[in-house]
Amino acid sequence: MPSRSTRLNTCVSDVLETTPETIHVVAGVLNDGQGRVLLAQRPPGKSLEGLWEFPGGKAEPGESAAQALARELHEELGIHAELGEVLTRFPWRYGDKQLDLETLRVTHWDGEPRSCEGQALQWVDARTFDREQLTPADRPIMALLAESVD
Ligand SMILES: Nc1nc2c([nH]c(=O)n2[C@H]2C[C@H](O)[C@@H](COP(=O)(O)OP(=O)(O)OP(=O)(O)O)O2)c(=O)[nH]1
Ligand SMILES: [Mg+2]
Repeated sequence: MPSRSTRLNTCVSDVLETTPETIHVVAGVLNDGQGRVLLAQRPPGKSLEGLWEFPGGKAEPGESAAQALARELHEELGIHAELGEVLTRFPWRYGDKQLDLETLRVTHWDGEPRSCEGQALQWVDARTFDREQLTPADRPIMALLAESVD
C-alpha cells in the first residue's frame, strides 16, 4: 500500500512549463489531525470572490516556495509554520493569468490560526466539503486530500 504522500505526489505534473509571466502561488494545507483542513475565503472585490482556498499567496521574486509560504501564513494567519512536503504542483490558467500553483503540507504551527487580513476562515472535512465552493484549481487538490484521509 503506497503511503499517503506517495499517492499524492504521483499527481504532481512531471513537466511544468513556465514563462516570465507565470505567477508562482504557494498555499498551505493545515490538517487538524481529524481529517479537517483549513480554508480561507477570497474577499469581496478580488478575483474568484467568495470562493474558498488554501491560505497562501504569491511568491515574491527570489523567495523559495517555503520562504514565501512561511511569510504568507504569518501575514494571513499569525502563525509560525513548519513546512513539510510538496503535496501538489501544477500549472493553472484563469483567463490570461497563468499560475504555477504549489501546495505544501504544514506539519506544525504555533498558536491558533486567526484571520489577520479579514478573510473568513473555516476548518472543513476534506471528504464532505462541497468542492464547488473552492477555487477551480483547488477542487482536484481537495479530491486528493479526501482520498488520503486515513
Ligand atoms: N492563496 C491561494 N491562491 C489560490 C489558491 N487556489 C487558487 O486558484 N489560487 C489563485 C487565486 C489567485 O489568482 C492566486 C493567488 O493570488 P493572491 O491571493 O496572492 O492574489 P490576489 O488575490 O491579490 O490577486 P488576484 O487574484 O486578484 O490577481 O492564486 C489557493 O489555494 N491559495
Ligand atoms: Mg493570499
